[in-house]
Amino acid sequence: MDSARTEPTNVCHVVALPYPGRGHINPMMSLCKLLASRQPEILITFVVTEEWLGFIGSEPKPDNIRFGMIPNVIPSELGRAKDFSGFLEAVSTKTEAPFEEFLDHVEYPVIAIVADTYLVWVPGFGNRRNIPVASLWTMSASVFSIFYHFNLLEKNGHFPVELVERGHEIVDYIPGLPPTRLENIPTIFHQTSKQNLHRALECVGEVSKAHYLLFTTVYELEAQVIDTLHAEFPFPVYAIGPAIPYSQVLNQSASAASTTTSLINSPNYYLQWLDSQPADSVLYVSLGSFLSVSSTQIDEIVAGVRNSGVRFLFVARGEHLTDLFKDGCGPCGDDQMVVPWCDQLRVLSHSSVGGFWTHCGFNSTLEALYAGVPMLTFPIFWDQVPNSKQIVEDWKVGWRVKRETGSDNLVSREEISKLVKRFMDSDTDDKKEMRKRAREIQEFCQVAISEGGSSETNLEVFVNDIISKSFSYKST
Ligand SMILES: O=c1ccn([C@@H]2O[C@H](COP(=O)(O)OP(=O)(O)O[C@H]3O[C@H](CO)[C@@H](O)[C@H](O)[C@H]3O)[C@@H](O)[C@H]2O)c(=O)[nH]1
Repeated sequence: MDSARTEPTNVCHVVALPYPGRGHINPMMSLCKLLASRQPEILITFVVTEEWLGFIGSEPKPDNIRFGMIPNVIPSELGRAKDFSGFLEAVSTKTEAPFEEFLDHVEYPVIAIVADTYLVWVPGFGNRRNIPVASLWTMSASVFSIFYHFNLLEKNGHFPVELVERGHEIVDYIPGLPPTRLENIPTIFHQTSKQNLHRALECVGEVSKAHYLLFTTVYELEAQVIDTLHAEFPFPVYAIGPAIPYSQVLNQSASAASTTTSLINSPNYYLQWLDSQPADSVLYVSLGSFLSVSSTQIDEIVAGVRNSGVRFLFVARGEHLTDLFKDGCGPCGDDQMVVPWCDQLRVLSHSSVGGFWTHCGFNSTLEALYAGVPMLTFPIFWDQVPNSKQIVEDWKVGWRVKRETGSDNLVSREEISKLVKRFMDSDTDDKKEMRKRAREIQEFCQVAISEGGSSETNLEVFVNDIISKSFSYKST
């Protein structure tokens, strides 16, 4: 534990336990930073595996957040996509014992555990140890509601179901959820193996043993769903999002990184490259941080984007993608940039970026909404398909790359090239309308995090609640 820090005297010690994956660790850390900045007497111990500590241990964080570590009891992050079920199973069954051991040795009593909902054992553990648990759901509230109301799918004859024949049937009975086609519910409902589905349902079921349910979404994005969940749970349900690192972006100007070093040697060279591009002209392409699409489809995407003639910033991760960009990372001519990884929120917030090709991970979705950037959606699995539906049909800030949701059909380079060109043409009425909607949503995301806004208020109430309960607990 990196405890050589100035620690608050009147310690309200919160332990944060993220699910070990980038799309879960990032929003948990964003939430912790918000909590830590709100109350200096809060001390947060952010517990990760040794491997994850190696990945994130040097990232900047406030003094009242410190890392705690458990051994590498789960398969390595590098290659976890090869056996997703095995990974989920190991996280569910192997992390409790080392965490308990860790907790037995922390120096301050713990007033609350904030844990990812996918850590199935935590609510029961909290009850046994008499520690309140806040369950953090890092996907959309709508996806939570679909899992939570799984019995309604069964009752309406929509589970199990043959998608090819019935994918276009409408699901209009999940409380608060706008009507959605069956093919747009999370992909694990359609998979032949039901192991992951059972695990996910178990995780959502365990939430009833928690004391709070926190969403990384913004209330105004999914108000009806959140209202109905609010009415169904006996404890507080708070949307505190977007749980993304917006304060870091607000606090640093994009090109402040380096103005004197040569472009490629600067850590944020791609931001400087963006500075030299016309407003709204660049398509940012990221195919996701975890699961990838087939090599053949990647070939088509890269060729299609290149042939479109549109300026782009491409995140090339994974062997196949890296091979396709033979010249390696860096600028390719004046109007193309390839990077191995980037500060995504800062990229999306840059005025030169006018579109985002996304796999629809929920953090990426929130980041694009916050930055007001229209999206081309290319979902791969789990919640990404319903996220794409929300982006395109409910919020109207994006277009689908595949016309057939969830189909395995290859999208050709010709189709992609045409689509990308049309999508990045800011003169069309469609694009103007989408930009307008994107700006409206951007505005209400910003209102939500401003003083008196929904997320800001929810955070305040949540923090005060856990602190006041800890005092009443200490005094009894
Ligand atoms: O070059 C990059 C690429 C990504 N990111 C960040 O990595 C995170 C990726 O998160 P997300 O967009 O949610 O994608 P995944 O990592 O694929 O997220 C997993 O977790 C999400 C939240 O539970 C789910 O919505 C997804 O389906 C699941 O795959 C985001 O914060 C990005 O800003 C970067 O900072 N730089």
